[in-house]
Amino acid sequence: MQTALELRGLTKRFGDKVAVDGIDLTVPQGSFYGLVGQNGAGKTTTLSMAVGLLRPDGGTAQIFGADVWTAPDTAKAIVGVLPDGLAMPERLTGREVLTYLGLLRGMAKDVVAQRAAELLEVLELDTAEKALVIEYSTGMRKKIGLATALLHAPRLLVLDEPFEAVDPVSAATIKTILRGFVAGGGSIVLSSHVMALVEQLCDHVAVVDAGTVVAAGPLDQVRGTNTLEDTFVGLVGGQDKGIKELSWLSK
Ligand SMILES: Nc1ncnc2c1ncn2[C@@H]1O[C@H](COP(=O)(O)OP(=O)(O)OP(=O)(O)O)[C@@H](O)[C@H]1O
Repeated sequence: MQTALELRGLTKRFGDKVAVDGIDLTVPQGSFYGLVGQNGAGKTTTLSMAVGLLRPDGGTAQIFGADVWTAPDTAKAIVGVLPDGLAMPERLTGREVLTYLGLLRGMAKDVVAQRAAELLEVLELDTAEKALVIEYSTGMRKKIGLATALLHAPRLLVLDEPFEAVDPVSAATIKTILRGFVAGGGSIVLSSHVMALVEQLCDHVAVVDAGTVVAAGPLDQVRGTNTLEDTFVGLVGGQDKGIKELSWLSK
């Protein structure tokens, strides 16, 4: 069994702030891996370094054995990425974005056209055919971002909060697509704050706290007999803070 994604000692500082503090993570091929953590825990920074969007201060990231910094062409050809706050060509329609990015990746024109049509239909973006990306809602932007990540049929998908702002019907569609991708041999790493979603979809989970991995492995092993939410709160703490600090709100 190959390793889809291997992070070793990944570190990132922003000024005095250590955002990611030597993260190690092994994502086995064929796994559906959830990355959970509080706001500011370091998930986005980790995933950005994992796919070559942000240069680490230390450590390595390998996708199927290809280092994202020393062999970027090999690594990036086999990964599909939905980054946080995706920057898109705003003045293109969804179909034009997919065509543009597909051709940039060196895909054949007819293959791009066929896959773009299918993705737009499945993700219910075909009705917005004439709309420019700048006119898209947040959820629609997430969906077109996901379509760009899937277009070249990658072996690994790295998705930062793929369900954020997505309506339940579209979420169900996306879940089906992602499950099908894993069933077909693909591997996925996604970040989420929604524990129920991670429990529903993922077979592996890593809990990130203050830039380090505090628990990782098969889902059942990490949560034991508890729910993932209880396990998570137990690991990262801070249960009653909000209630205590805002006591003036209650009558
Ligand atoms: N460009 C930046 N400049 C300065 N600090 C940053 C930058 N990007 C992230 N940070 C800091 O690094 C830490 C980790 O941020 P990151 O976005 O990785 O967390 P996250 O786990 O993805 O959070 P969230 O769940 O809120 O998206 C935070 O303290 C954040 O303020």
